[in-house]
Amino acid sequence: MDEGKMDENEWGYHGEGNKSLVVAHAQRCVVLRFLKFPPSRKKTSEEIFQHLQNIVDFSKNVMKEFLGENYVHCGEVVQLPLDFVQQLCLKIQSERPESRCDKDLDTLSGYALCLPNLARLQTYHFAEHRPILCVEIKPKCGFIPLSGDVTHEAKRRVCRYCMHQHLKVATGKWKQISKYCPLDLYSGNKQRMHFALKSLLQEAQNNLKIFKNGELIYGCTDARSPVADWNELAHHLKPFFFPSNGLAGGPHCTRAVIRELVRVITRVLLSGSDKGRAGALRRGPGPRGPRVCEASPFGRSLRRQGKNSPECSGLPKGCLLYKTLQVQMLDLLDIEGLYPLYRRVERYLEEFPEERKTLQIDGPYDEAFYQKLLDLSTEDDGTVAFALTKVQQYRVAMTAKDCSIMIALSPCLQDASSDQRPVVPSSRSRFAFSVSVLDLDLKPYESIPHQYKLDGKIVNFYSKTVHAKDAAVVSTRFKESEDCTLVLHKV
Ligand SMILES: O=P(O)(O)O[C@@H]1[C@@H](OP(=O)(O)O)[C@H](OP(=O)(O)O)[C@H](O)[C@H](OP(=O)(O)O)[C@H]1OP(=O)(O)O
Ligand SMILES: Nc1ncnc2c1ncn2[C@@H]1O[C@H](COP(=O)(O)OP(=O)(O)OP(=O)(O)O)[C@@H](O)[C@H]1O
Repeated sequence: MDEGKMDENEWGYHGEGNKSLVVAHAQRCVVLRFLKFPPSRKKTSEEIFQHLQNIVDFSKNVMKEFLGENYVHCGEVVQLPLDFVQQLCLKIQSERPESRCDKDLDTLSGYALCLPNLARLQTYHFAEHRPILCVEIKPKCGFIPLSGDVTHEAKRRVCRYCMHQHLKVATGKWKQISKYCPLDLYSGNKQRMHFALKSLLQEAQNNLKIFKNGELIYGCTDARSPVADWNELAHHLKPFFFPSNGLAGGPHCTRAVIRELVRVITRVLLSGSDKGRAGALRRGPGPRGPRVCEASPFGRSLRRQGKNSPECSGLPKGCLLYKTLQVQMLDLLDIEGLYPLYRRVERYLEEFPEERKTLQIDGPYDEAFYQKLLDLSTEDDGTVAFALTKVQQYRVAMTAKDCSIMIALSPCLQDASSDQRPVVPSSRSRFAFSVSVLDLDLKPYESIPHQYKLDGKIVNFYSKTVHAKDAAVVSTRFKESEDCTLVLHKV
């Protein structure tokens, strides 16, 4: 990219989250990722450069190590002309969802991250004229904590995502509770994964987006977004899954297309080679938390069938979901066990503020930082060193709980080789695919007190509004027959 000759007309709004905004180049497979801040919070250019460089270093030295280099794209920090950034900011403003406009794009530093556009296949030698379908999933936390420090009984049976749903709906963030449960997606059991993906398709919230040729065709930005339309989605997807087939429209066609999509995504999620060092985080055969969340309709359906522990296929060790889960499980103590350790570090820093640098609280995120993360002991010897290791592991785990997985699919011609890319078959076509992770920004040390408070709020709200009620009341969330149809429907 020639940073000297930048034209805002070549870039378009692509998407944004809580902390960054992404624009995509119209022709080339690159995006620019800018930081966003509340209007009152001004940072210096040097701070912004350092923040972005930390993101690159953390991806390179930590997440690439854990997840494997094929999945992680670190990008690079670029310096752009200020007039380009300001014009670009004006150009895209009208496309931003209202709910995200509480923060402004940083137009003052001129720094941004340049990354491959993962909504198009991420390597440049891949022919760009081929149609591309891309599914982005933000799977969230895939396990129930086992830590002895957990005091809220509900946390031992219901996963954080399912509990949080109730608070989100009550506060108006989303309109209705989703049937998606991360434990179903992370189960490795195809039937449960199909259920999880269908549930995401029914209620995408911010956990699912679908792009066609780089354009968002499915997903919602906030509670005001229009209701998801499966017929429209199927219309977009039909040429991918039934290329030369006269499959007529209508509900049968919609179901067939959605079924193919769910099957293909499941296969891709279960694929993968065993590169990356997430294996270094394996905790041996000791006890582990429940494998099914009580709030998941799938789990409830199993219980009704008298199957308390599901047939567990488990995730293959090489796949990205497995590796992501291993990193998430660096949160060994749960926020309830971690918070007192955070306080220990805080007390030490209050006494020795100059030590903040030595403790690598704000970086550098280098090889030494990575090595310390591999110490999985939970034996507290009362030291600051122990507390610090757990705090840093927690931050990394939280990052993995909030990242997204991008799956790009491009149809292969029946007889053509796939440029050495892995290929996934569907019933009427074959796709070359790539899988990548995005949003691997290390969660800030300062967010720990917020996490502690939020955790209490989520659990208390859940316990008050749902758990306290009788199981029959809980089940009004779902019509039982509908839930069984989803479970038993062969996909
Ligand atoms: O706390 P959670 O689980 O609600 O996660 C937050 C996300 O909300 P979600 O539940 O996925 O809708 C939230 O996503 P949205 O802004 O709601 O799309 C952010 O990803 C937030 O991360 P950060 O503060 O921007 O670094 C996320 O905060 P972290 O907890 O990961 O720091
Ligand atoms: N390299 C990329 N290629 C294609 N699209 C991307 C890329 N990076 C980000 N995006 C898109 O931009 C959106 C916002 O990016 P991202 O999730 O990094 O924002 P964020 O503000 O850091 O998120 P969060 O709300 O979790 O803090 C993503 O959901 C994704 O759709």
